[in-house]
Amino acid sequence: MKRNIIVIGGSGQLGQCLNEVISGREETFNYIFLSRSDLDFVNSEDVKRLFEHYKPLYCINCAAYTEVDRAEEDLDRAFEVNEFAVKRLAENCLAYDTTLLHISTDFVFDGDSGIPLTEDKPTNPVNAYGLSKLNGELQIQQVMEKYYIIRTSWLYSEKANNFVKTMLKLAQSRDQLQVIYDQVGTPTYAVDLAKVIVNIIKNDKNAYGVYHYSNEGVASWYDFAKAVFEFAEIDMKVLPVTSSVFVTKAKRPHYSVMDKTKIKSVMGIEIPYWRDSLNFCIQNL
Ligand SMILES: NC(=O)C1=CN([C@@H]2O[C@H](COP(=O)(O)OP(=O)(O)OC[C@H]3O[C@@H](n4cnc5c(N)ncnc54)[C@H](OP(=O)(O)O)[C@@H]3O)[C@@H](O)[C@H]2O)C=CC1
Ligand SMILES: Cc1cn([C@H]2C[C@H](O)[C@@H](COP(=O)(O)OP(=O)(O)O[C@H]3O[C@@H](C)C(=O)[C@@H](O)[C@H]3O)O2)c(=O)[nH]c1=O
Repeated sequence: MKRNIIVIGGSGQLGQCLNEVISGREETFNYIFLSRSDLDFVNSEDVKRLFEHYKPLYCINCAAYTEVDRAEEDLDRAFEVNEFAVKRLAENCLAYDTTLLHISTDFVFDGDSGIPLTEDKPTNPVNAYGLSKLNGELQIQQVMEKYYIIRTSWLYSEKANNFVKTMLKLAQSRDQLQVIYDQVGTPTYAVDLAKVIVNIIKNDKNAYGVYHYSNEGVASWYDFAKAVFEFAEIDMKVLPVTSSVFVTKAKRPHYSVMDKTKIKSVMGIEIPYWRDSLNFCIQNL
């Protein structure tokens, strides 16, 4: 009998991409995608029941509180979802001998480094979302050993809401946009990440721990926006501005480029260049 894999946050951006990547191609495992209406994973009794029912071999957690600015004022909810619900999820994983594959973020770093960040670099979040996600990581590490925590950055795809979709939407009503150029990182196509998740599970090497994954290369949000309009063939004036001009409620790291040497060597993967994946995504929209 096929063993179960439960995916929490199955109707979010990454959850939908994962669903598409495995759909019709998965022969080894029985994937169960759970949207928030199937499971509010803050509800500990429901989570317990779910584990008892499916006895999953893996739990992939794509659910999170991801509204970075709103989290600054909605602290209780952000920490409930990103820290405490994650702790209880880890406890259930431990109880059922389930491997947890959890997604975290480049926003656990403060952005003061100028060189790509390895997994062992000290964390120091500059906003509430980043702190809640870091606390989630720490809770997992305190509770269990069979976990993969994948930190990723600047996710976009054809699905749900993301920066690419925001830019294309704004282009319908504006003829110029201001976009920040003093925050540098790497855009990541959520479909590329979803493929890596499937790969890690399929070829599980029991090499548990924290991994960094983004697409290859480096960009500012300004570069990212320019590339969106280039590939979408939209004539848009994009003005480069600093974070002090385009002010947001939450502070964001200035530099969050991640070093992917570990995931490439341990998992034996090649990573697409961010512009190639972005072009593919935009032609696919
Ligand atoms: N988006 C990005 O740029 C980045 C994301 N990440 C991380 O990647 C992961 C996936 O992000 P992404 O798919 O983009 O995010 P989305 O916001 O698209 O998806 C998150 C999903 O979590 C669900 N969710 C929130 N709270 C609960 C809850 N209590 N119970 C059940 N489901 C819940 C949401 O449901 P609903 O839709 O109903 O709110 C949503 O479907 C997250 O861990 C995020 O922190 C890391 C780096 C960058
Ligand atoms: C809409 C807009 C945003 N920006 C800036 C604000 C911000 O610094 C940056 C990105 O804005 P967004 O709000 O779209 O993205 P943001 O929510 O900051 O994205 C982050 O989400 C969380 C979940 C993560 O984990 C991070 O890796 C990262 O992807 O672009 C502009 O400069 N001009 C604009 O017109």
